[in-house]
Amino acid sequence: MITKLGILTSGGDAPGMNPAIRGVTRYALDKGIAVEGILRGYEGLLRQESILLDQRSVGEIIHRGGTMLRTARCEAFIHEDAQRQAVDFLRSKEIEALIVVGGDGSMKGAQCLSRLGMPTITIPGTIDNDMPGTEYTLGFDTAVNTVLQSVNKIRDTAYSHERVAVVEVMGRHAGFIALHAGMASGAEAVLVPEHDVSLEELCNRLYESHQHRKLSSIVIVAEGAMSGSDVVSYIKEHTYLEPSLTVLGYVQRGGAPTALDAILAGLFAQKAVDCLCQGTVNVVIGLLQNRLVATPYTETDRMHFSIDDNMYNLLHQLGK
Ligand SMILES: Nc1ncnc2c1ncn2[C@@H]1O[C@H](COP(=O)(O)OP(=O)(O)O)[C@@H](O)[C@H]1O
Ligand SMILES: O=P(O)(O)OC[C@H]1O[C@](O)(COP(=O)(O)O)[C@@H](O)[C@@H]1O
Ligand SMILES: [Mg+2]
Repeated sequence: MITKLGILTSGGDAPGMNPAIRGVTRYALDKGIAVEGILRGYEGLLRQESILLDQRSVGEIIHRGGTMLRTARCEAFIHEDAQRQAVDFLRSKEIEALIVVGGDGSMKGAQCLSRLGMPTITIPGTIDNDMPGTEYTLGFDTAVNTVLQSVNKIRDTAYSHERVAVVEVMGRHAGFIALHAGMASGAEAVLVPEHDVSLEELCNRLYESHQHRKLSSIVIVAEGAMSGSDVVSYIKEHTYLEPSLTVLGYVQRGGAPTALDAILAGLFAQKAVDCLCQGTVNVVIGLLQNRLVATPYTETDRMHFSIDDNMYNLLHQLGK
């Protein structure tokens, strides 16, 4: 059994990272495994910045968004030289395995370390929900609820002024946030990277609704599909409707994790440490059909999940 593990958070922060750090640390310590927290993701491995964690160092964080270990995007880490340097640092700290909490990019980084002989396990943490090997990533539920609260407020003013409220949300490569927030808020339409965007079709739909006495509408645009301001310009140019624009931005990344994110973070943490103890390494932890699983990195290529097309169609059907 290993005697010391390392943990870091990487990529965009996500609510749920803190409860995951807490879960890994306390569960591992309980099994007699020491825990070193690496600061600022892969950047911290290269800058050799870490702290030894005990039960108390992870107190008062379960309800906080962000990550107490800080996070970073580290371009230099894609080079093998840098990865070798990181492995040397981990070994110098007597760390026998590393738990990475992050998104798809961070998982690729973890995979590189595994190839160089440092066992790793990835816990999915990204608001985008765009990771292979899991139907659910930490932070997604909190982000969707944050967007929902904002859209509900925007709806009040859109209704009062009889406007089309265009709301731009995060998601460079995936439309999960847009679709789920759109479904929950009763949006008229969502524009997502997974589907071709036809602004002409959108305007026809809005125009038709308006003629049927629906005097205000919500359109949610994932940043990866198109910019919200382009959608607003098009509507202004091609219809008599009055569009407004809200770009939600980083508000979506912060805030206390929802119960789902905090609970799942604890369960992902337990699964990760149990896997390490059993020698199951170089895997990503995930939730598949409501079961906790660990999938080898090498098998994740065929395990990419996309947005639910039924939900996409239903949203447009119900939003009329
Ligand atoms: N192909 C790769 N090889 C090695 N490291 C990578 C690779 N892709 C991403 N990373 C590392 O993971 C970090 C986080 O990735 P990024 O895609 O920005 O966020 P996320 O993990 O949240 O999706 C990057 O800044 C980089 O250090
Ligand atoms: O913080 P940055 O570098 O501006 O990145 C913004 C991006 O990060 C995210 O919030 C989260 O993405 P990752 O979890 O993949 O890092 C995206 O939705 C958004 O496009
Ligand atoms: Mg990502």
